[in-house]
Amino acid sequence: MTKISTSVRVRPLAKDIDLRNHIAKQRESSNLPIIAGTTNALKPSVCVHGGRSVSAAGTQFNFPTSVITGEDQSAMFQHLGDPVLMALAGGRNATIIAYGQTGSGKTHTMLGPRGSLTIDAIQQSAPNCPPSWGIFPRAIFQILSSGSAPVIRLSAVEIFHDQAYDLLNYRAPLQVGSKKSGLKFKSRSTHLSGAEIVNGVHPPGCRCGDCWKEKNRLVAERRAMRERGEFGNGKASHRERKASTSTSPASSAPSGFATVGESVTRINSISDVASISSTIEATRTASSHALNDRSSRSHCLIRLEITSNVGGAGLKQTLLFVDLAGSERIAKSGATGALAREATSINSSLTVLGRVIQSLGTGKPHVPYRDSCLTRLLRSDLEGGAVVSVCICVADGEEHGDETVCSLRFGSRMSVVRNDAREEVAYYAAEEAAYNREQLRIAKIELADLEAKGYREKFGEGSNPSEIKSYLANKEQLEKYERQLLEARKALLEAKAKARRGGGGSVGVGALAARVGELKQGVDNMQGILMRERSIKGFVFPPKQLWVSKQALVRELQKMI
Ligand SMILES: Nc1ncnc2c1ncn2[C@@H]1O[C@H](COP(=O)(O)OP(=O)(O)OP(=O)(O)O)[C@@H](O)[C@H]1O
Repeated sequence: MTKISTSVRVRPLAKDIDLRNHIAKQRESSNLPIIAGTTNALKPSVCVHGGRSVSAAGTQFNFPTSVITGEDQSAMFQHLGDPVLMALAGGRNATIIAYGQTGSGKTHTMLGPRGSLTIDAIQQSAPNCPPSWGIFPRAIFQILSSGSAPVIRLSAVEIFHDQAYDLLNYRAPLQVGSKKSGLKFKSRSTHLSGAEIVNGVHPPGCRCGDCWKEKNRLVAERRAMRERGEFGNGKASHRERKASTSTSPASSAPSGFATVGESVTRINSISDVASISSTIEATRTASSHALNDRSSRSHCLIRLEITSNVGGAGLKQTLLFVDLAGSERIAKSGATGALAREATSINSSLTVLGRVIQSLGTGKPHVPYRDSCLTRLLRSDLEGGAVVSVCICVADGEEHGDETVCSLRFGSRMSVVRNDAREEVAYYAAEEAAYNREQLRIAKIELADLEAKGYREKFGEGSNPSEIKSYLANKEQLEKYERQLLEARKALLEAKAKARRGGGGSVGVGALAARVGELKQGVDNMQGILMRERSIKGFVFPPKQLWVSKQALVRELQKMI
């Protein structure tokens, strides 16, 4: 059994001082109160001994892996990223998690400094990886430069107030359901009546004579294909044989939960990484407070699905990057109102994560995965679905002593958790495609069935047709504004990065910032109008949750085929 690998990264004190001065200036210019204690002269408090142990506020912690200090992103990647890539090469999935208090450098470690993930940065450093890039873009850079040419598909999800949102689809809310690979052909206990047959297509689990014949035909066809060796060269290895005989191509995956219906995009080149990263940066919820001028208010999960060719069969692995939102003392961050509520939500989901780790570490029979959306989504990885590596980010400085000790304690607890990551099994593309097609056929029937039962969004019987038309036009307009806002935010990030390097004027940045402001206003107005329209009694009825998740499943399966 292997243990979760835990490393520590210490943010240099000088960076804290720079950041404090920058925030103090920003708050002063916008007439915001400066939080007491945050502008005090800072003294170092973290002491690293021999790259393996660290002491903070008089307490010493030992870590079997490494303790890294400084700004060097490539040195940090050697400690954190290389083992993860080795796990992938060994046929396993891998997960890397950044944990720490607000402003301690989680996003910096995982992605890179704000505005650094740009096409401009790639051009400046070609053919090497941009020096400021963090683990996520560096890992893709290494995979793409390795010459193995795998197919990489990426999705990005944020968890905000315990609800999952799609970062690649304008923060569309997502359902969290049981893992896709766990989907099986369900057989219902009751005989389904002919009344449920939609457009001549039988519902899933139907036990009529025709359906039995069809099922038997499919099984016989599959067996014949296997005997003819059409699933490979006929000399499949044990691993491959195991895969080819399973009902679901990924049925060996551990149990757990996953988001349903998130957008998945293909990564073909390193410029795609820059483009996707700026989308994530522009879409992810962030705010300014006394400890960080751009503090992430959500947990961000970026999942790569890497498909490579192994002796004629496909091997599908996942590489998950988790940039957690930072734990926060409200008195120190100066958060009030919505910001304080966000901090409470972040802290409570981190507490659940702490409880899960505590239970896993002490071998308790019950692990409270279900208590938060974050732990539900991390369950299969923590249970041995992936090699897990954790980076505990701490900020040097006497003032952060208590939070640093808390983070290091969490790291120590994490480092005793054992998880023996399974090896992924290869599958045959043809078999997976057939399985997905079948799943799509079933999901479409179920969706049609739900629509027939009136589960999708519908208008009241007495609703005025012109009001309906205007409502639908407003919905379309909102989607348009959201698309434009995202593009404008991405352009603004690029322009700011260019201006910092002296490659462009602040006029362009100013114009883009104004455009972002206008579009944000447009989105807010449109959301307000739609909310008012929806509040008119009997005008429009929202879709039922069941329909929303089924529709998301259909979309997802369509993308997989
Ligand atoms: N090791 C480091 N070297 C240089 N600068 C750093 C380092 N770590 C963090 N920083 C800088 O400190 C600031 C805060 O970092 P970052 O936003 O990554 O923190 P965070 O932990 O993600 O915060 P939050 O939880 O509030 O989102 C950024 O300006 C970042 O560039």
